Amino acid sequence: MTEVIQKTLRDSAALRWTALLLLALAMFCAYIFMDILSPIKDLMAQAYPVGRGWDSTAFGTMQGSETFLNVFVFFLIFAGIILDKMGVRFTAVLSGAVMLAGALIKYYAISTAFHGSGIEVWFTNHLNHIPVFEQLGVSPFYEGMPASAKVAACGFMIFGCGAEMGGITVSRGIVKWFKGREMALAMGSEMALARLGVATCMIFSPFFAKLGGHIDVSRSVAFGVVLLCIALIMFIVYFFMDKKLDAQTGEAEEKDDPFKVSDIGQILKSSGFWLVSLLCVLYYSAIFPFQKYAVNMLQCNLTFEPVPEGSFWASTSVTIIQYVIMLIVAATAFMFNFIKNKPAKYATMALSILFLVGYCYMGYMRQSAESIFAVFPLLAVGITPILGNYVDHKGKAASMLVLGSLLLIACHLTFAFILPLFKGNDLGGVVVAYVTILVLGSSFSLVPASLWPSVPKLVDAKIIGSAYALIFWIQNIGLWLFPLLIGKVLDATNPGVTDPTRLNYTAPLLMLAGLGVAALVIGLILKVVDKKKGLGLEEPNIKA
Ligand SMILES: C[C@H](N)C(=O)N[C@@H](CCCCN)C(=O)O
Repeated sequence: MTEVIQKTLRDSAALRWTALLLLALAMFCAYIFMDILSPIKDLMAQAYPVGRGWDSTAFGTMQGSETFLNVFVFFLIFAGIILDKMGVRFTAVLSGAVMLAGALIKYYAISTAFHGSGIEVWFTNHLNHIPVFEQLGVSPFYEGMPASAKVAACGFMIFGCGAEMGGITVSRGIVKWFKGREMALAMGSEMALARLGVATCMIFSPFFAKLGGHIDVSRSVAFGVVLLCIALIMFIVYFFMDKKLDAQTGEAEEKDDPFKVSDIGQILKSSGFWLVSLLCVLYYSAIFPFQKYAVNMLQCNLTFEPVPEGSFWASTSVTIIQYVIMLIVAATAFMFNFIKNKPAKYATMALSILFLVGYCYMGYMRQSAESIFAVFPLLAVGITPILGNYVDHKGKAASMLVLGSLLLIACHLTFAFILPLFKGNDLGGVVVAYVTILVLGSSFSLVPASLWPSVPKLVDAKIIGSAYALIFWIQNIGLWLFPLLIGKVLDATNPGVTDPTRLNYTAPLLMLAGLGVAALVIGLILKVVDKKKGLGLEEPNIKA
C-alpha cells in the first residue's frame, strides 16, 4: 500500500527558515529599540534643545523602567498565560503592537512637541510618589525626575512588556517550526541576529541624532519607531504563515506546553533551576545594564581627538561603509558555522578576521566610542552558534558558565583599573578597549549558548514554558535594578561633575565585577550540584 505523505510548510527548509527570519528580524528591530538611547547618554544629559537634561539617575531610572511592569505587575507571567491561551501567532502580533505603542509614547516624550506642553507640566508636578509601589519600597519615578524622562519611562515600560512577551513567543515559535529539526541552530541564529541589532543601534542611534551637523535626539527614537513598524509587519506576515501551517497539520495552536500557576511550585523545588536562574540574573545584570552605559564609559575613559568637520572620517558615507563592513564580518563569521569544506571554512574565518581588523581601524580613525563599542556583539554573532553546536555534541555547559563569568570579571576590572591608565594615550587606550570588548563579547557567547539549552535538563518537559517565563521574570528584576543603581552610583561618586564625558566609572564597574564574582560562585556551586545530583549539565544534548 502506498502511503501519501502530506508535506507541510515546516517540511520545507526554505519556508521554515523564512518563518524564523520573520521572527528573528522582528526581534532584531526590538533589540535596536531596547538600546536606542544608550549610545547618546552624553547628549541626553545636555540641556534642551540639544538634550533633555537627564543626569545619570534620570537616565538609569528611565533605562531600568523597561522591565518595571514585567517585574512588579507580573506582566511576564500574564504574557505566559496569554501565549498559552491565544497561541504563537496572536501573541506575536500583540507583542509587536504593544512594542510599537510604547515606542510611540517614548518618541513623544523625547520630541520637541512635548517640550513646554501641558503634559510636561502635569508630569513635572505629579507621579513623584505612587503609593502602591512605595509600599513595596520601589518607585518607577522620583521627586525631581524630568517630565520627559518620566513619560519616556512610561512608554519604555509598555515597550518592555511587548519585548519580553515577544522573546518568549519567538522561542515558542521556533520550537513549533523546528522541533525535531535544527532547533539549537535556529535559536542560536535568532540570538545572533539580536546581537547584530545591538551593534546596529550603537552605530545608527548617534548617527541619526547628529545627522546634518544639527543635534536632534528624537531622530534616533524615530529611527527605532520606524523599525518597530517593520517588526509588526514581520509578525503579521508570520501570522499568515503560521495559520497556513495549522490549517495543513489540522492542529489548533500548540497547547502541549501550557503555562499553569501551579507549575511554579514544581519548578521552584528544583535546586538546579534556582542556581541557573540566579546565575542568569547575576550575569545578565552585568551585561545588559552595562550595555546602556558602555559608550559613555568609553567616552569618559578614552581620549578622543575631535575629527574635523567635513573630513573623510567624519562623513556620512564612512558610517555606511563601516556598517557594511560590520555586516560582512557578521555574515562571514556566521557562515563559518555552515561550511563543511575545511579550506573554504578557514578562508571564511580569515576573511572575517581581516574585515574585523578593517572595522576596528575605521573605528579608531573616526575617534568614536560608539563604533568602538559596536564590536561587542559582533563576536557573539559568529561564536554563539559554534558554542551552541559544541554544547549539543560535547556538553560542558556548566564549565562554560564558569568560564564566561571569569571572563566577565576580568573585563569589568580591566575597564575599571587598566583602561583609565591609558587616558591620553590615544592608540594604546583604543587597543585595550577593543581587546577587552572582544573578550567580553566571547563571554557573552559562552553564557547564553550554555545557559538557555541547560534549562530543559532541569525541569520536566511539560513545564518548560513556565520555567522560561519564570527565569525571564527573575532576570528582569536585575535588568530593572542595575541600570538604576549604575546611574545612582555614578551621580553619587561624581559630585559636581557637569561634563557628561568626564565621569569616573570605577565604582559602577566594580559593582558589575562584583556581580561577575557572585555569578562565578553560583557557577562553581552549580558544577558541584550537577555532579552530585547528576543533572547532566556537562553532558552533550545530542548523544551518539
Ligand atoms: C532580555 C531577554 N529577557 C533575554 O534574556 N534575552 C536573551 C535570549 C533569550 C532566548 C531567546 N530565544 C539574550 O541573550 O538576548
